[in-house]
Amino acid sequence: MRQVERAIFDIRRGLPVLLRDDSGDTLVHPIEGVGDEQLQQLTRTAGSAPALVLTAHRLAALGHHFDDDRGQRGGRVAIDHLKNSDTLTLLAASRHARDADHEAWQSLTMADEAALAMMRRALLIPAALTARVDPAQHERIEQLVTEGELLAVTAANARACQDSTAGLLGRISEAEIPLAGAGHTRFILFREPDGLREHVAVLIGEPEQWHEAVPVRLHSACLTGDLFGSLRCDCGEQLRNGVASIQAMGGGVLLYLAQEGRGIGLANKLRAYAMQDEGLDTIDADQVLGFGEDERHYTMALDILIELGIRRIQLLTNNPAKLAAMNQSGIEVANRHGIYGSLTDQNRRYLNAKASRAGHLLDDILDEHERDATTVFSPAASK
Ligand SMILES: Nc1nc2c(ncn2[C@@H]2O[C@H](COP(=O)(O)OP(=O)(O)OP(=O)(O)O)[C@@H](O)[C@H]2O)c(=O)[nH]1
Ligand SMILES: [Zn+2]
Repeated sequence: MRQVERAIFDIRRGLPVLLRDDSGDTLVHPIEGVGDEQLQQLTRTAGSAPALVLTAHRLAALGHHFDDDRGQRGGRVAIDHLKNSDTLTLLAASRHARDADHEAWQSLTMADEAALAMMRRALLIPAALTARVDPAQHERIEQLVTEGELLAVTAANARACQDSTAGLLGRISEAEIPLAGAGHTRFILFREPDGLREHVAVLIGEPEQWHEAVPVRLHSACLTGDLFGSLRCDCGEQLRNGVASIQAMGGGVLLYLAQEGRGIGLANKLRAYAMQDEGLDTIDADQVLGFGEDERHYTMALDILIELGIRRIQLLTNNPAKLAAMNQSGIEVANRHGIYGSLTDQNRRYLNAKASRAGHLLDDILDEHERDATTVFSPAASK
């Protein structure tokens, strides 16, 4: 797998990588940052015209709803000579693009699926160019690989780069960090095995004195809200209310998870915000970029709780997906507490979309009259 991790760094730099499987070699290039020069270079090196590979979410946004099993994970379309890099980029991520040529789209190859998995793991727009290597080019390709100019990985390994790494999280370092609102607090940093993401467990209070069902908050990173107090979301207030609430409940754990933008990364979240400013809601904007409504999973949260010896929790969340993830993982959720920020003019539409489209349990702040009350978490009130 180490080669795959190296390849992901190349992809983030806008470089092509080589995927190998039984049917031959394929060159992969991210759509993000591709220019006409790279497009021509890719075609020359592979000795064949590339295909554009998009996710099923993106195909749906383009107007394709396949009624057979094509397009389940995505689709590929051959690139004709009329297409330049600008038209490809528009097709991959513009909200104004439409594509009428239903028949042109074909099922993904193994290398295409691997390419999309790598783009997601690299937190880029999930779209790629893939070009089969013509046998006439093999010698040149082998030379590039040998010289270290091109990284070669197996398509099967690359496709697995997004799979769960259950049990492999490393406990790296820890320190006491007193917080405003929670006197005795310990930060423990965990690192995913590929080194790409780090998560922090914030232990509030004295573990020996915690309630037998430990209060736990799973908080997904939101740079704009957590750090800068963005009014577009409620994350910053939820983070601070989370710490205060856990303290008020006698201590527990806040997991600060590297899942910026519901797992799509900050670059894509900003792209999605720009589209929301043009009228899309939070879920449709992600779909235009090729993502599902929520790209997060919680395996690492489960791993951390197990490492901390926690099996029974009180979960602070409004998100049914987090409850389901904990229940399925064998962590017993004794009860759930709602956790809120303030309803503002700027976040009302976002919170409404979360409630109506993703089933978030926000009735307490979004009642039918959408009252403007500031609702702050109170353990007693939410039982
Ligand atoms: N893609 C995308 N992500 C967003 C947007 N607004 C906020 N986020 C992200 O959504 C996530 C919010 O996560 P959480 O605080 O765990 O909240 P939640 O999923 O609503 O669940 P609870 O707060 O537990 O009820 C963070 O990763 C934010 O960066 C948006 O408009 N688009
Ligand atoms: Zn936020």
